[in-house]
Amino acid sequence: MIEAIGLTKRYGRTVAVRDLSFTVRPGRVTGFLGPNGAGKSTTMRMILGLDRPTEGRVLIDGRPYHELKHPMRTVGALLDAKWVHPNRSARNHLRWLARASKLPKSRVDEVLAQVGLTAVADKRAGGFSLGMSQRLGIAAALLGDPQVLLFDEPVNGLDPEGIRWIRRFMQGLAGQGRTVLVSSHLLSEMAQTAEDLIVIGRGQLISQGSTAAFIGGATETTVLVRSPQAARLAEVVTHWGMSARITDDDALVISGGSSDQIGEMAATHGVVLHELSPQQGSLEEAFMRLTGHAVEYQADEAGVA
Ligand SMILES: Nc1ncnc2c1ncn2[C@@H]1O[C@H](COP(=O)(O)OP(=O)(O)OP(=O)(O)O)[C@@H](O)[C@H]1O
Repeated sequence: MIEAIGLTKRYGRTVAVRDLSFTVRPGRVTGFLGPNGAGKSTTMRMILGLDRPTEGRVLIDGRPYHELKHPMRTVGALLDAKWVHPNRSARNHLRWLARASKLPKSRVDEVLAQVGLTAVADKRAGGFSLGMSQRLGIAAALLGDPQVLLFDEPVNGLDPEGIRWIRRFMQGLAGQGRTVLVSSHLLSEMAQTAEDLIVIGRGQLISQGSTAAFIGGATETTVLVRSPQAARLAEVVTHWGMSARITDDDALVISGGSSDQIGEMAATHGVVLHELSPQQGSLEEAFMRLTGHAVEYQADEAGVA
């Protein structure tokens, strides 16, 4: 579990993170979202003790990072996949990390197998593709078999296959009961990967909770209907207080009612339906709506920092 309590970080006059409080629960992937410059990396660095909060604190399993007895066994992180000596092999890179943290050498081959790098373990890490470098970074994060894992933009620049692999891998780690916090600005990817979201804007919390609630709360759920009697159905649902927009000859988008209600009204009025499907808003829509507001709100406060 990760708990941030009133976390604030100032760099001179810039407030990178402002009074941020959130909880990251075990057993699920939590997405950490925010526009560029929102303070995601700064927050992750504070969780890992790489940056000191100006105010507030952040705890991993109840303790600040610098008070952890076995940091590598408690928390693992992928911050920068290219952070590796280019001439060192993947295996030697991990051995070096294991030695520095007094972890058993046997973990090296275990984590190499876990991320699927066994076959290239003795190749120069400098020659690795981005996808392989990400896997090596993840292997390094897993060396101490920690319960808490942080990934900063792990899928940036990866091809669809690499993205899918990372998504499944993170979900697998969460399925083992670990706490997984992952930042990304690939929203459709996050919508598929993360069960929970923490959304920040200009260093402040905008939303925290389940991905479904975030999308549901910030976007409108509509129902797409196709019918050869679209105009007639539009009249019926409008009469009952819903709103209908005809988008095509035979298609309409209805808001203010559920698909059950619309289907029953169609049956009552003898309207033939060819399609009746609820349309959920996207994470993109929800994110733009909520972070757009945050940017405006913050602009009013410019200078307070
Ligand atoms: N070492 C630093 N010195 C001064 N300002 C900094 C420093 N690190 C970050 N900042 C500022 O703090 C704010 C938050 O930056 P941060 O990198 O944490 O955001 P981010 O959400 O990770 O952004 P991105 O998605 O672009 O990586 C930005 O305005 C940035 O310029």
